[in-house]
Amino acid sequence: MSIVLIGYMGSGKSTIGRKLAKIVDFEFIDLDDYIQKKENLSIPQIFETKGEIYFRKKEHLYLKEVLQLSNIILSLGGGTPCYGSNMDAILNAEGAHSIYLKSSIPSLVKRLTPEKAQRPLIAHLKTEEELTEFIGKHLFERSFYYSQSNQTVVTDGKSIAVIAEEIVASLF
Ligand SMILES: Nc1ncnc2c1ncn2[C@@H]1O[C@H](COP(=O)(O)OP(=O)(O)OP(=O)(O)O)[C@@H](O)[C@H]1O
Ligand SMILES: O=C(O)C1=C[C@@H](O)[C@@H](O)[C@H](O)C1
Ligand SMILES: [Mg+2]
Repeated sequence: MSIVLIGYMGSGKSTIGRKLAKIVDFEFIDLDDYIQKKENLSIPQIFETKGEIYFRKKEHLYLKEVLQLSNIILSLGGGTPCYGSNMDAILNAEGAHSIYLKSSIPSLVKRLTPEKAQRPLIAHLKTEEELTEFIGKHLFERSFYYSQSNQTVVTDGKSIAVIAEEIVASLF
């Protein structure tokens, strides 16, 4: 069995995934890190030098690769389920259980404000109002994909440890 964590940028996929992997003693794979290692470039460098379409093609390729593995905790990128056939591939992957980490717009704005620079899609947004408006629209479009996950876990007002324990309790 594998657990696939899905959700918007800042929903906690990477942080919770790492914690979860320690608790259940599964290998942890963060798709963004996997892409960066394989391409030998950071995500912002890939967007800058090769463009988003190149990134999305590689994201699809490497997603298919890691979905073949078992006993892993897989944290996806924020956009992964929303392009091409990716969500179908996730839902049809043998032994994969997908979890949508659902977070409110204010929580996402709070978490992403100090970390905008590492995320090319929001790095240019200057004020809290701009970030709030962007996330509101973007999340509305993306929720269609995220909500197809096998399970939804609300993250607002919960610590990383509490969310990880909640997931473990619901599955094992
Ligand atoms: N429930 C939470 N409570 C407090 N802080 C949180 C929570 N979830 C995530 N964070 C913080 O928000 C920031 C973003 O989290 P993280 O990098 O795990 O998000 P992500 O979903 O992997 O984003 P991306 O899609 O961009 O990779 C981190 O600094 C993390 O510590
Ligand atoms: O939400 C998105 O589309 C992205 C989220 C990040 O995890 C990275 O995959 C990249 O910055 C794109
Ligand atoms: Mg991440």
